[in-house]
Amino acid sequence: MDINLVEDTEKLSLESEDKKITKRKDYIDWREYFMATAFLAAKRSKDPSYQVGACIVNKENKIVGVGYNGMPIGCSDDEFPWGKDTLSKLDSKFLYVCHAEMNAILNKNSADVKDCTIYVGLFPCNECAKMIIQSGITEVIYFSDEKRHKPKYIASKKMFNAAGVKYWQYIPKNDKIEITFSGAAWQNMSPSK
Ligand SMILES: Nc1ccn([C@H]2C[C@H](O)[C@@H](COP(=O)(O)O)O2)c(=O)n1
Ligand SMILES: [Zn+2]
Repeated sequence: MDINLVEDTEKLSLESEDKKITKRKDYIDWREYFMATAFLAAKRSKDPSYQVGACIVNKENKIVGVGYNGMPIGCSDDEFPWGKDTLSKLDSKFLYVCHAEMNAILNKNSADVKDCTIYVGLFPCNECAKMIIQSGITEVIYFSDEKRHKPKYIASKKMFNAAGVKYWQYIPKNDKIEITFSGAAWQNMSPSK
């Protein structure tokens, strides 16, 4: 057989094989991606009792701000207090910690966060609720509402209801989203290879 004909036949069969290839099915959906981003950010928190992350997303599914609870810039994580039930109120973390939502709003990489959605690990407190409303965010998707009985959190809902900010609880499809550097499908390309 003519060599060109063999090559052409091989090419054709490869092309038809290619047509059978479909997209991956086990990719994470947008909501999982944004809530997981909030959870990943929370891993940066130094707070021993609660690590909270927040992720702000615009109408085009673009992330425009991420934050986690932590001390303000210039206030050392090692020097400022992390305790709650301290003898002096001045030594309690409550006076100092910036909440995840506040940091995500202030860290925004867009002109504003109007009509955006905020994904957050813990329902926003009253102070963050005020900031969410004033910044124009219109939807809050939270993971846990475990502090719902506290006045602060009841106040948040009162404000969200009055301001027309929608809020609802995220129920994960998968309890676990794993990131394994060494197990990547393309690991042959990793720097150690
Ligand atoms: N929506 C929230 C709720 C709480 N936080 C932060 C603030 C503290 O660092 C910690 C909660 O401390 P707790 O007062 O419950 O011991 O989590 C936040 O960033 N966003
Ligand atoms: Zn807050």
